[in-house]
Amino acid sequence: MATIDASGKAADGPATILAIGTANPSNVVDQMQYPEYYFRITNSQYKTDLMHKFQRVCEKSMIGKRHMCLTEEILKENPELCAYMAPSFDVRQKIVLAEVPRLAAEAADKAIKEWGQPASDITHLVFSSSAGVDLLGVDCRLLQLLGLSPRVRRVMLYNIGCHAGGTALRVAKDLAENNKGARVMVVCSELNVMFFRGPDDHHFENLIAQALFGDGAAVVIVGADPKEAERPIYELASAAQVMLPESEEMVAGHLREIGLTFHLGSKLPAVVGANIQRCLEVSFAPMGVSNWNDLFWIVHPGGRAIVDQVEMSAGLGAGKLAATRHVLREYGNMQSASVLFIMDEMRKRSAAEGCTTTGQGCEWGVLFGFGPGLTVETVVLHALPI
Ligand SMILES: CC(C)(COP(=O)(O)OP(=O)(O)OC[C@H]1O[C@@H](n2cnc3c(N)ncnc32)[C@H](O)[C@@H]1OP(=O)(O)O)[C@@H](O)C(=O)NCCC(=O)NCCSC(=O)/C=C/c1ccc(O)cc1
Repeated sequence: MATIDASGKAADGPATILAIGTANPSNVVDQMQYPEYYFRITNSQYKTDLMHKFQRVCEKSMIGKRHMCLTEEILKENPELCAYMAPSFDVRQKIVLAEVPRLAAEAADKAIKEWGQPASDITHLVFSSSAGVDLLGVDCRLLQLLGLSPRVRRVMLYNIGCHAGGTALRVAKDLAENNKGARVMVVCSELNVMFFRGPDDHHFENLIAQALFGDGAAVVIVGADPKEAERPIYELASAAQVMLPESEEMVAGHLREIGLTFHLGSKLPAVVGANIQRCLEVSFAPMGVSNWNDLFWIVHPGGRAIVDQVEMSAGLGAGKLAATRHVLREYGNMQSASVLFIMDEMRKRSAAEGCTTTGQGCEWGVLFGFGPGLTVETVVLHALPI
């Protein structure tokens, strides 16, 4: 294991992203065929009006496909997952405790390979998942799967919600910058297993969740003062969090013996849009940036309407949110992992398009996470030359 400077010194430079890896379950559902499948597997075909409404939402979601570890076979074997409100915590828990770390390990292997350094140089682990609360937790299980030292310093972020990709980067930045030599593995591994459930006429918000979420894991390695062999992709320039005061309980989740249930306010996209300018002004004043089209953009794709509102409120030109929309279309909303998938897509597009920086030619970029409350994480990224 790499040694953190024993003098307790801070790093000289800012935290950087040194590698990115992603993984998804192999089971894929087509969004246009999903309503028929979902109502069939949950024995709800007779609810034809509700199915048509669900079809309208799926069509408007701008999602093409989603990956889900819950296969038809698993759902048939566990009918309590397909009911609307059946006690089902134990079966959900059994699945996530195996799958959350397994998917994380797949993404971590890719990140370590890209990083090119010995895995034993990882000093810290920041692990985010809305699922997998247990002792020992999925963080310990991941260390075992990767063969990492039990001395790796762990920070577990359980059940934070969709903004947790930004939260994990914020924590990793602090760890990397305040512990000279630290190499922090950031893991976001998310499944829809805790809240998959059948439809109900009176709880349409549940159906919105059933239409949007997909499974995925993303891992980034964060460290300051890169060594010669390391290839930094972005610098983490600043990281801020705000809980919007007028939006308490706009998004809420409750974990019970029936699994996780959601409350989603229908004004959520509008509230996000109304607060974007202020978050940008606060975060970019130190850089002297005030034209939001000069930035590259990574926006948590909570749903198509949220992405539309951000684009409109910030007055963004065509294509600024192309990487965000691409990830929404290919994977749906993968909670905390989404923004890391978009970061990966952004650097790949930048290279493929022959751009001068990892931010599609821009110097500065913004990463927005949105989640329960409404909480907003704003991470300022500094792109690096390609
Ligand atoms: C793609 C949507 C769902 C639909 O597109 P649209 O352009 O708005 O279409 P419509 O306006 O025609 O709406 C379609 C139907 O859905 C209905 N609807 C539309 N939002 C609603 C609504 N929130 N209620 C209840 N009816 C509605 C709407 O009334 C309408 O009904 P109908 O006229 O009968 O077709 C779009 O509204 C959208 O992207 N909405 C934002 C979705 C959203 O809230 N995302 C947040 C994700 S949740 C989240 O972040 C999770 C956090 C979390 C929390 C805790 C944890 O532990 C972990 C995670």
